[in-house]
Amino acid sequence: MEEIITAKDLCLWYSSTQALKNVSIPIYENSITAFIGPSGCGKSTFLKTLNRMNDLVPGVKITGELRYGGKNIYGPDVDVNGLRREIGMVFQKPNPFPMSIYDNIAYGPRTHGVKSRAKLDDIVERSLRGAAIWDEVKDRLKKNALGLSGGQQQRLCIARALAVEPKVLLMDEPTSALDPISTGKIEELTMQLREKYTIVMVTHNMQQAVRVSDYTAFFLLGELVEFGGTEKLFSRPEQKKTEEYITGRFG
Ligand SMILES: Nc1ncnc2c1ncn2[C@@H]1O[C@H](COP(=O)(O)OP(=O)(O)OP(=O)(O)O)[C@@H](O)[C@H]1O
Repeated sequence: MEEIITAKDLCLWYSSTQALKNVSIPIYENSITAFIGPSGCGKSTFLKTLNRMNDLVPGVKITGELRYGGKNIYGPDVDVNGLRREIGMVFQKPNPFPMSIYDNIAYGPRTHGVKSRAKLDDIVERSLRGAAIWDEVKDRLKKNALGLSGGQQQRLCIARALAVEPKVLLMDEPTSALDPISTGKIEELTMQLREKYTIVMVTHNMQQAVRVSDYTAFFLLGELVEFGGTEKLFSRPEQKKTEEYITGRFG
């Protein structure tokens, strides 16, 4: 499998507090990688470094190496908007824009210069189909997206991320605000998306990591304790700390 993202000795500080300590990890193309670990261990921080969302936080300092497709993500010549177009993000709480379902999806492509109505129609349909929500919304595309259920809103947000044709999707606890049925739908969708995209997902739910991911990274106090195939990490972990965490002895 190809490495699409590679982190080497990545460190991150929020002012004087170090939140990531020498994290080295490969992210493989067309796979699902889950980040697990107790609250505050740095999962979200690391996820956000992958498309430079931490740039927006004052006082952040980053050292080490982070490469996407061989290029330095923090290189001086990187077009951050272009990077975020290729490495999209879905947040914990569904956050549709307060506008129609159609406009939510068309928003990104429009800002990237797509004007043709036929082209936008096509992108909207393709993205909603890709996020397994087309059948539920195709007759109400002009209705406000805020009228959808939480689970539908989250699939809409995934469709919105897909509309700009990303290569990687970062998901920060995408189901933690959802009921079990909606969670099941998002998990199923995530597994389908792996065929076309690379997915990196933060989850608090170890069962979810086992159900959906190919690789798992276990973080503790800002350090990457263990990375490996999900099945192996959960059945034969190499590190004692991993074993203690997955068997529920702390966290
Ligand atoms: N914007 C920020 N400014 C200062 N410190 C921060 C900021 N964001 C996170 N931190 C700190 O960095 C550490 C890692 O936080 P992070 O949110 O990455 O952990 P996490 O593993 O994702 O936690 P959770 O599972 O609770 O979301 C924590 O100690 C947190 O308090």
